[in-house]
Amino acid sequence: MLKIENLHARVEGKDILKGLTLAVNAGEVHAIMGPNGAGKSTLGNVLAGREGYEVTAGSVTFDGVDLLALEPEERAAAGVFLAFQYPVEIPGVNNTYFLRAALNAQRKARGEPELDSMQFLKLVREKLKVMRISDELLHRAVNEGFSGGEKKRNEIFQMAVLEPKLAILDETDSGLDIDALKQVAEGVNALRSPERSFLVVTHYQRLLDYIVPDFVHVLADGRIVESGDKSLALKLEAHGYAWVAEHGEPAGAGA
Ligand SMILES: Nc1ncnc2c1ncn2[C@@H]1O[C@H](COP(=O)(O)OP(=O)(O)OP(=O)(O)O)[C@@H](O)[C@H]1O
Repeated sequence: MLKIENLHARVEGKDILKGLTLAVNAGEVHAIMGPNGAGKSTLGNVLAGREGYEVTAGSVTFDGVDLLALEPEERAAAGVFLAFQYPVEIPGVNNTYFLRAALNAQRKARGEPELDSMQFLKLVREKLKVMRISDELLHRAVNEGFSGGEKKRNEIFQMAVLEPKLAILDETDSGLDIDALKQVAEGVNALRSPERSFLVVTHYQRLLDYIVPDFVHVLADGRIVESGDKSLALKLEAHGYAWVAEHGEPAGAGA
């Protein structure tokens, strides 16, 4: 589904991704771990097409299409979703209105009929049950005044409504209390399917007890330097990233 080859990317004139190679098949969950500043968020931003990130070499194909040639909204319509590390507040824009506009823009781009208010409300009610999010949040402006945890849950709720093919979760677990972490993990697990893939960026092995990944990768200095199964996360927790440099196998490739 997603094939990243020798990706190099630069932000503000600084090389951040330096030859990243990773393959994600449909239905797989890949966890990305790694030291601060390694380029994990940059990878998510490059895949989503965020402004200011310049790809200087390499390729990314998504379902056989050159993802890097698409505009951000075309990537979203193709099924790429990025849950931000720091979700943005959009004052004055109602959360439900925003979500409906986003979903309908994507449906229109895919040639699917748009949902009217009743159809959308039905969908939202279904998703609210799965995600166990308070409907009070829906009536407020997007993320405005939301607590850190509420913002993260709202990101996952957006994902549930938009039903992407590839969901990139950038430290969605940070700032969540124990119960919210479990709820977010349950929400993600409810969305796992043979057609949907996840890239889960996290610093904490704990999250991976709940969202059990098929693969764990270590991203360091702009590349994947080690790949393994979920036991790799336990080794990292026990020994830290220095252990990878000393004992890890140079991986280069992903799955
Ligand atoms: N907009 C920007 N302007 C300047 N430098 C940037 C920008 N975005 C990212 N960087 C730099 O790129 C490097 C990689 O950042 P990135 O956020 O991708 O790391 P990360 O692996 O997600 O780190 P963390 O675990 O701390 O979230 C850092 O040195 C960061 O300062």
